[in-house]
Amino acid sequence: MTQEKTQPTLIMIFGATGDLAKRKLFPSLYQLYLKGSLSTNFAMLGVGRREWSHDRFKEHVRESLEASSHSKEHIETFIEHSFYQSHDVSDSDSYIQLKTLADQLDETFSLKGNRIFYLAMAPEFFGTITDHLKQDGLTDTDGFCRLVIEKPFGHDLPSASALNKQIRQSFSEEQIYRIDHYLGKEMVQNIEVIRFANAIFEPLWNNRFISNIQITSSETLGVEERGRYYETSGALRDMVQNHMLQMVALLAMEPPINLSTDEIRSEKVRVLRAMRPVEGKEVDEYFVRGQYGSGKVNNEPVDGYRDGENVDSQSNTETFVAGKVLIDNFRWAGVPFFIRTGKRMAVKSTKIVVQFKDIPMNLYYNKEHSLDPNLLVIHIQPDEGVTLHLNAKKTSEGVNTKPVKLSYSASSIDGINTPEAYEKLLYDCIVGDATNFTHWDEVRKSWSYVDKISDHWESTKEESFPNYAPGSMGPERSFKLLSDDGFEWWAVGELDNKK
Ligand SMILES: NC(=O)C1=CN([C@@H]2O[C@H](COP(=O)(O)OP(=O)(O)OC[C@H]3O[C@@H](n4cnc5c(N)ncnc54)[C@H](OP(=O)(O)O)[C@@H]3O)[C@@H](O)[C@H]2O)C=CC1
Ligand SMILES: O=C1O[C@H](COP(=O)(O)O)[C@@H](O)[C@H](O)[C@H]1O
Repeated sequence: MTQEKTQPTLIMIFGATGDLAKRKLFPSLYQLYLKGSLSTNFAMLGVGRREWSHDRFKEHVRESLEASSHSKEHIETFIEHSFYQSHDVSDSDSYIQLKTLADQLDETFSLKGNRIFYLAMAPEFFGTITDHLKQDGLTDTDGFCRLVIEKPFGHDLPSASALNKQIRQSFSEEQIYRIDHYLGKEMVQNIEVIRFANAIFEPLWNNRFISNIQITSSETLGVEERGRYYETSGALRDMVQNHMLQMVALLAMEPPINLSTDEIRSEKVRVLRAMRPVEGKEVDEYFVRGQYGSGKVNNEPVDGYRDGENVDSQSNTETFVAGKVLIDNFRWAGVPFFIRTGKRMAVKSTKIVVQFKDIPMNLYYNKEHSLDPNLLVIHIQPDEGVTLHLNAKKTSEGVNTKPVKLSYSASSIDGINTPEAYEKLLYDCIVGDATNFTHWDEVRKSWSYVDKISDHWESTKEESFPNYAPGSMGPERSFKLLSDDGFEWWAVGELDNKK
């Protein structure tokens, strides 16, 4: 990442005693500090309900950094910039104290009134917090004020619209940074570069040469202790509405006229607008839902989703989604974008496979071997890189062909560990670059697409649940979704063939 020195900033984290702050936010800020990308004039002010002192909070940050960082040398100096306020966000009076502390830190560290408010809390608090930040004068400074909002941004279109309306009373759209951490991933950011910086791909990037595109984001873990949240969300809201559709938009958008935030966003919105809505009974044709049962993974017994804490024993919530997304525009008419995501699957992997159409006449065809299609695979995680699958002549065997792969692995070639998504996104927010955050128009369009699917699913109980085994690649029907169109899922990991 090209780092430039950032402006003095106060980073106020609501939910600073929570899991996200400890696992992602403190380590990311510390990395920025180590790289010199955080101005030495910075302060981090944590807010949580627990009645902790500054020292107790510093201890908490120390634990997080010691567990996550290789370089421990500068932890103590970083911690000197960390402070805490115990504060119930629904208690109006405590915002006055918060303002006093923020103003003091501003003066002590010469922060020039620049503030980032990071809401790492449950969404029901977002509106209350932003109302108070404005009403109680915390946003009334001479510097910039930015608001970072964690997912989920609403539960459906009406709730997201209401939330957006409330937040917009205190912050303008330009000040709002809605996090989608997939947009901070190195290889997701690379999609645009692969497409728009390579003469060999851009002319082929359309329905004349591409037969289908597959996006898989599979996880091996189950829902763990997040049952309460997940019961109201499911994989559709948790992964498809945001991460999966963002990847579709990046893959399908037209080349922007330049790389400015507004131009890129407007091209992404056009894709989301062009997605063919799927509703009512049609949903069963285009989308497949799954829920994992109990079973064995690596010979260890694992519980089914319905056995989890805070999960209804008859739950209708999906832990897996596969779908066929169609984009009705000139470039993509007729090309299915297949997406799938789920918990407790065979591998932890996020990959995009672009499958090119077969060549018009196969000179090398013989009855035993048909030619493999050309594939462009973008490896997003855990490995990061690109593989191009081609056909080449089999050495010393006349005209027989064999598949070959041209591979680029980001870590082995660039020789650096790519920064955590949160590190990149925090940096972008500090420098005021909102490109890799989602604009309200994108959120609105993706909810309106997803709501039609969830409406149908919520009105029809899926009698086959649980319908996939832990450690598999999802329910049988998700394979049929592709085979009905003459395609199949390409492997995303060694274990992918296991159904
Ligand atoms: N954890 C993760 O990996 C991810 C989380 N997110 C999102 O980030 C947000 C936070 O998640 P996570 O950290 O896991 O949640 P946690 O439950 O671990 O933490 C919640 C935080 O909110 C604070 N809090 C709760 N109620 C109040 C209140 N009334 N006043 C002040 N503080 C309060 C808690 O303080 P205290 O404990 O002191 O009461 C705690 O700091 C959620 O929106 C989640 O969806 C998104 C992606 C990944
Ligand atoms: O946003 C979320 O993402 C994670 C998966 O993120 P990844 O970076 O590990 O692929 C998912 O586990 C979680 O349920 C969801 O809320």
